[in-house]
Amino acid sequence: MSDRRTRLIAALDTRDPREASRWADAVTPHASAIKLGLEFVYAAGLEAVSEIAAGRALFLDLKLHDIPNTVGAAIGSLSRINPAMLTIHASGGAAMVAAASHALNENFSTENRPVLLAVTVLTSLDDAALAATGVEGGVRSQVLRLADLALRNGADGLVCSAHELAALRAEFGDSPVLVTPGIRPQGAAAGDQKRVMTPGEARDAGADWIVVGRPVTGAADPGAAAAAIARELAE
Ligand SMILES: O=c1ccn([C@@H]2O[C@H](COP(=O)(O)O)[C@@H](O)[C@H]2O)c(=O)[nH]1
Repeated sequence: MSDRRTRLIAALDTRDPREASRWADAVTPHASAIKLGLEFVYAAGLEAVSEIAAGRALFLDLKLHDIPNTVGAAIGSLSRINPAMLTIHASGGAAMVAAASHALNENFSTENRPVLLAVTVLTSLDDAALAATGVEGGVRSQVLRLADLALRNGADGLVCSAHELAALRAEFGDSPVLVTPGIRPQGAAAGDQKRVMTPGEARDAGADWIVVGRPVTGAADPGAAAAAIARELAE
């Protein structure tokens, strides 16, 4: 029996810093981290990220995917932001993951080094959508293949759907940090997410963190929505 505690990351997907700040205040007692990503960074910039993340654990979800030199240099440009977690795409390849890991070691102190998370297969993809990109064999085997590549090359953890958690824990054990988006409380609309589970199911399958966006930010009371998810995780 693991003593893992599954925690909530609230995805604050908006272009508006005031809205992000309001949401951050509402969810902060219940979410252990906030996630800011491409939508916010492109609209509001990295300075706004710093302001909203001040005093909070930040999951900076940039999903970097480029040649190793460019990814390493981009990470060098992030040292002033000080995120707790940072994402790259595992499909960028072994050398790109290694360059990202090296850049984190070079640009952050040991205490402040962000956890490097490699995105395996986006939770918006199912077997058919993945096959249409030329990857045969199904989502699960691609997640395991990319997980192996990423963990061997310096990633500290993975972004995957909750459906792959049991297979990843069986293959790689307890130490990789496993982060699962595609989480929907019972009855919530899946939207564009294809591989979904409830917060409690993801907890039972072995998630360290769950990421929840629209079911929280689209609720009439985002604070209450986050509190309900935190309660479900604590059951
Ligand atoms: O495979 C992935 C990787 C990242 N995400 C991000 O998580 C949130 C999910 O938001 P919801 O509104 O709860 O669907 C979003 O910011 C994505 O960019 C993901 O969904 N899947």
